[in-house]
Amino acid sequence: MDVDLIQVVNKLQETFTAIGGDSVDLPQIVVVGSQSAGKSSVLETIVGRDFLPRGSGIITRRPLVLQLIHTPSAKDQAKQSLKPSPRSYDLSDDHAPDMSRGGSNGSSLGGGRTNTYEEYGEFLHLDKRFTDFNEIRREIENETFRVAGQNKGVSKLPIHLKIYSPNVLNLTLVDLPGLTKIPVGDQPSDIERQIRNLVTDYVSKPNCIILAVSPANVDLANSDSLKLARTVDPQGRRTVGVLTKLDLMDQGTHALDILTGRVYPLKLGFIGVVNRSQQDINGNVSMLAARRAEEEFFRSHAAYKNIAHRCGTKYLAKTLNQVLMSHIRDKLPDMKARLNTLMGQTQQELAAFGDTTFLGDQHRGSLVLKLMTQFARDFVASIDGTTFDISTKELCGGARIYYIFQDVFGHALTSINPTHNLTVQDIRTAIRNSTGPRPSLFVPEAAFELLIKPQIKLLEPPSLRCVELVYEELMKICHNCTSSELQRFPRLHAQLIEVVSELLRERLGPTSEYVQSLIAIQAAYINTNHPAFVHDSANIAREQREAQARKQVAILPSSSRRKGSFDDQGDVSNDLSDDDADNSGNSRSLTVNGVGKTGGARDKKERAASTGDGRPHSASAPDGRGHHTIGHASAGGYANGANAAGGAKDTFLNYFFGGASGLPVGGVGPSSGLGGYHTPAPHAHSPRLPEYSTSREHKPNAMSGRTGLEGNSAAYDMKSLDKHLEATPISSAEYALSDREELETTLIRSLIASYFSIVRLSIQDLVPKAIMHLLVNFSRESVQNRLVASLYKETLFEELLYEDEGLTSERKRVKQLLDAYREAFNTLSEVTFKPAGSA
Ligand SMILES: Nc1nc2c(ncn2[C@@H]2O[C@H](COP(=O)(O)OP(=O)(O)OP(=O)(O)O)[C@@H](O)[C@H]2O)c(=O)[nH]1
Repeated sequence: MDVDLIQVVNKLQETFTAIGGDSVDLPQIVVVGSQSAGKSSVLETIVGRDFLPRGSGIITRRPLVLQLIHTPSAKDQAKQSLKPSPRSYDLSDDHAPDMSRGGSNGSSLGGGRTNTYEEYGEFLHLDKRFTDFNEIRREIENETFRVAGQNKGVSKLPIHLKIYSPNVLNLTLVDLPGLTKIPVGDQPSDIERQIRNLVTDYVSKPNCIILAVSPANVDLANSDSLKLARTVDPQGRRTVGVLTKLDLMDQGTHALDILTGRVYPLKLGFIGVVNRSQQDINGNVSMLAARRAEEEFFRSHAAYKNIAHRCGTKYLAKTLNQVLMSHIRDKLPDMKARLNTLMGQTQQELAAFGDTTFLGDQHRGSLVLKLMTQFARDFVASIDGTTFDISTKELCGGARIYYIFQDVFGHALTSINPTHNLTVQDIRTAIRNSTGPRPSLFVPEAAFELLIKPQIKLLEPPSLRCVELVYEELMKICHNCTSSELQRFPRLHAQLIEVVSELLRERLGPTSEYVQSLIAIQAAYINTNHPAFVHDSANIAREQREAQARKQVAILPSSSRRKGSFDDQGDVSNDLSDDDADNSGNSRSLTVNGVGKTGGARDKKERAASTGDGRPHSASAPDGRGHHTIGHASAGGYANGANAAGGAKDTFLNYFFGGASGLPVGGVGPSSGLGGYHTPAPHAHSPRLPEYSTSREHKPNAMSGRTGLEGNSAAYDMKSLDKHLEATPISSAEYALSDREELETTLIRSLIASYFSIVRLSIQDLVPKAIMHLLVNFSRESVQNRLVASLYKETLFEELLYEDEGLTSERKRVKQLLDAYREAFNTLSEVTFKPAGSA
């Protein structure tokens, strides 16, 4: 054969051992046998040198992986120098020692030769060439002690020893501790199990050839090695039987039947050997002499002389070489397939460490740029939900932002109680305060505003928290943007995170401020004309009025009930321009416009009368203020003064009470009280604001169009009311609410709830938009530029591209592994391509 497979396998074995990988199950011969069966003797005779530790008890306590490497002798080298140099592994059978030749020229297998320069040993754990085989023995002993300790314990960690010699065949042999039964000396009690496990580990590998050593002077039925071999190789396909101590068999007995395979079936057969006895060893009988004696033994033995050519150490070595060779050949396809798989896996593993095209100083800039672009892309992709490795187990990235908006924020907002912290007392106090020194007749709008503002502020904390949560989420996304390539550069990674974090931090302030201002904006102007509020308040008013009406029915004669006070409520489709002036107070706010409508409808009916009465209208300034005390106001001046703080707004609620003229304010007569309140100002007097398109929305105009005339009319109406109010002992109601107060507070509560939910909806809508715009999208869009601006600096490259040492060495290891696999694969490919005959 052209390629020495064993040499190839040896090389692979060495490579894989060096890189710490045993993923390829390489063919090797493993020597097993009970203690003192003669394992070490067999190995030594195969090598032809004394080099294994000797002594009583357990000697071999660590696996010894022994690679025998045939080197050309000086003579061969001289011949070789005339030929083109072969590839390192390209040793053909021609180069393998011819044992007979080696033996006949006196240089093989025997000890005591002088050409030691051709023979030497090397340990994998030591960078040293051993030419003295006694030293090898000592090193084995020391190395055994070092790892397995002094106490006769056993270690799985193998010792690797290579023996280069022109007198050996290329073989890989593993010497293992002998199988024992009983712990001796200070051996652990489970020594038998320990050794058995260790041996089983080796022999159970399908690529292992078992050299089962049994002493011939012990019944084969008691052979531990054969027993163990059978458990892993029941058909005896990869077990070679070795019978030692044939010379020690009882006189008249022989092992011919065993050696010819008639006793125990092994496909690879039994080979008998005679090693040196202890006496020989003690007497320094040389290896050479021992081999000659062995040959002589078989040749002259009556039972064995016919099979002498198939007996002895020399034959054993050759057989093992062939067996190993053909075994390797058989396993080549498997090994190649396995290598192929490993190469793929390792390639992938290596790729995970990043692109190697960017290695080297000249590529540092490109590498930094590439990594930061990748980082920015990951960040954006994570937000957009376009990452490849989207989790199916938990929400991540942008989806979490949506979750924050929708669930967390949404829930936080809806769980706010619009009248949180707003007691009846608070409301009453607010009403009283906002009425100022005036007697409280109608609920001033100022009280509503006073009360709703702090409630609106309740929306601020959850809104700000929402900003924070999204900010935190973006921080998390940024921290999760990593690849194994980036992990190689921990400083760059940290810097990328830092720059993005800084960007996010910068955006946190403006976003929070904006969101804060959204709330402030809502609190800045209470738009009671909001169509939704108008609608709600109409309903609230209706309910209130109905409730009140029911009450009134009970306490007032039916004739005193003002017609239209309650029954006109459905009449909301009235032309609102009709009411706009008359509702001056209530129509000031669209909120109450619904009410206004009802009132307006009602007022229409009453208006003719009241205007017909020719009552003077307030002459207050057309700034919209003069009229707000509609329903109040004994005089326009009073009204204006009293409501200066609340502006024109404070009377919008009066409508309710105006409508409910039958409130226990008592004296408000059906014709005078609310009639006056609703006394319309002529449209012509109303300065108009831009009109809404809906009829309902005309009302703000009506409000803004309030005139002094209205004030006057209010004043007119208020006289009787005031009287009544004066008669009402307010102080007595310090702790108990009067009916009217109860009504007021209930009403204000309802209106607060209504208005609050309108604002809440708006905030719920605007805050996420603001966060997306100011924080998420901004960061998303500027991340790449920011990274480049901050980190793409020649001076920083070195620092940024500092590699993590652990990862670098891991990467190196994987790279070496891949190289080894590749080399091995190529080697094996070449083997296969050789013509069959050449192998
Ligand atoms: N007469 C004779 N003695 C042998 C033969 N083989 C081995 N011995 C002797 O048997 C004893 C044990 O041999 P080893 O080679 O040390 O046995 P081992 O199996 O390696 O022993 P451990 O490594 O301790 O398990 C030694 O004294 C050898 O000299 C043989 O074929 N004939």
